[in-house]
Amino acid sequence: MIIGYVIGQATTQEALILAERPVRLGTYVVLEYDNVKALGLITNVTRGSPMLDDNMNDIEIVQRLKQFNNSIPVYTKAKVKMLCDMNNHFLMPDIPPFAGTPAREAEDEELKSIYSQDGQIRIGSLIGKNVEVKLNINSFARHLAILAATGSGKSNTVAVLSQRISELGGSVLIFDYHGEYYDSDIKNLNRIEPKLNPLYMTPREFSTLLEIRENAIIQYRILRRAFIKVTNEIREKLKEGQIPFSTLNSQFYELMRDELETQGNSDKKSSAKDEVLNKFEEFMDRYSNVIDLTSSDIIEKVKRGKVNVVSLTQLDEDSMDAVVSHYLRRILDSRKDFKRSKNSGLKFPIIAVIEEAHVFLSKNENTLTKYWASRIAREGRKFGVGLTIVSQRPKGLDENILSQMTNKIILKIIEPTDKKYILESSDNLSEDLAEQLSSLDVGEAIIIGKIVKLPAVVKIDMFEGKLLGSDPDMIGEWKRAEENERIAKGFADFGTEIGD
Ligand SMILES: Nc1ncnc2c1ncn2[C@@H]1O[C@H](COP(=O)(O)OP(=O)(O)OP(=O)(O)O)[C@@H](O)[C@H]1O
Repeated sequence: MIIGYVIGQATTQEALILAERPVRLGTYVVLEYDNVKALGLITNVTRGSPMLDDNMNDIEIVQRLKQFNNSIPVYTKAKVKMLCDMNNHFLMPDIPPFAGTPAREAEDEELKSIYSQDGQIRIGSLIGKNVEVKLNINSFARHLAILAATGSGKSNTVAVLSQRISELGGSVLIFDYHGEYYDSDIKNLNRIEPKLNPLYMTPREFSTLLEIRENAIIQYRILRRAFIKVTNEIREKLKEGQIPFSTLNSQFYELMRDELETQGNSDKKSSAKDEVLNKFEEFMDRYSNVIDLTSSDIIEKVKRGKVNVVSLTQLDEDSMDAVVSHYLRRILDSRKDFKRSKNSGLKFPIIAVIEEAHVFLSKNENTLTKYWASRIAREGRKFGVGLTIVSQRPKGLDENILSQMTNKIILKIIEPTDKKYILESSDNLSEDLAEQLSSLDVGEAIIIGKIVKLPAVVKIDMFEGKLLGSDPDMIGEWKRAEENERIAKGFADFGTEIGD
């Protein structure tokens, strides 16, 4: 059905149409001209009247005109972003439409040939259309950023994608900052306790746990020497069967404390030794449940075909950084091992999801996680390690990492500075698409990158299970509390009667 005609000058990137009736932002249109069958997306709509233009400043004229019932001529103009030439392998059109070219709404079948056929993972449907959108799972290895203002649907998107990837036999590892996935009823869930075994850790990871910064050179040297000596000693004793498993953790604690004392004494600055000892003892007091030398290597905990979730809720941000960076390092190293010798290492590709990514991948801080996430962003694709970062503060993200996220699922973004930051870090997000971000509703997203054939404006499916992060049912909880108070009062009155 024709909705309007091209007017003015058009380019191969965009055209302006004068519409016969109001059209909706995000509508897909088809322009056919000179053997081109161009698919376009309406990215901007304006309505006006030649009779009541911006210069009108007499309200009486408007009132008199209004008395003549709709005799005011109005127009609707819509900007169309050209997406592809469906007659030429979905490449961009090489000639622009001419003025007068009719624009019609795209048929569902035409849109299905683009959005529903090649992908493997359903994520939702084109907004206002009965056209499902399927994502190309292989392109997840080119990394993905899920960005949105708070409450716009990031967690729902992660849950829908993770569950459907696992149902295809794929593997996801979510670092769960708020515990919303760990306590959810996502299918194929594999809960992983955030345990760290020093025998599989690097000195740098262990020093991060103790909040010994990179620039605390003397402290780090003391810790590093002690950590290497103690872990090597424990490995030797384990090999000779000299340490019972049950005393491993306590032995580690005592050996470390003694060795830190020794290493510290050999250093001129005894204050550095005291500082390291304090940090070690404080950490072990607070997080002894995280350090566990009986715990297996994390690679053995991550399961294929599962949504593997590491809950970070009981850790502070430094310990979270140590846990996440340790997992990322072990996964990348282990996938490299497997690629080299097929009988060792992690035997399947995996997608690592970092929630609240602006905390771990901040542009203003050099965390260990940022180092390993950058390594995976650069090298991961070759080894089947895809990174997915999730954030409601895009402008807080490291721009190098964000720019390496080839794919983006961008839900509602309100902050202009966030929008600008995303635009600057995406070579496949155009200004006019970015303009639409503030008008998206909850659960609506613009999807760009290799995971879709063309930019898509999608209503993401609702996760059919329960997510902790979903908005609380306040009314329901108030009613339940009132009911419980009534029951409790009933029992109390009953008790009093018996007493009398
Ligand atoms: N695709 C969707 N369709 C309908 N409702 C949705 C959709 N996605 C999310 N919602 C609803 O919006 C609310 C917020 O969703 P969600 O927790 O996923 O957002 P979020 O961006 O992760 O929020 P936060 O930043 O607080 O973690 C929830 O009540 C959820 O049910």
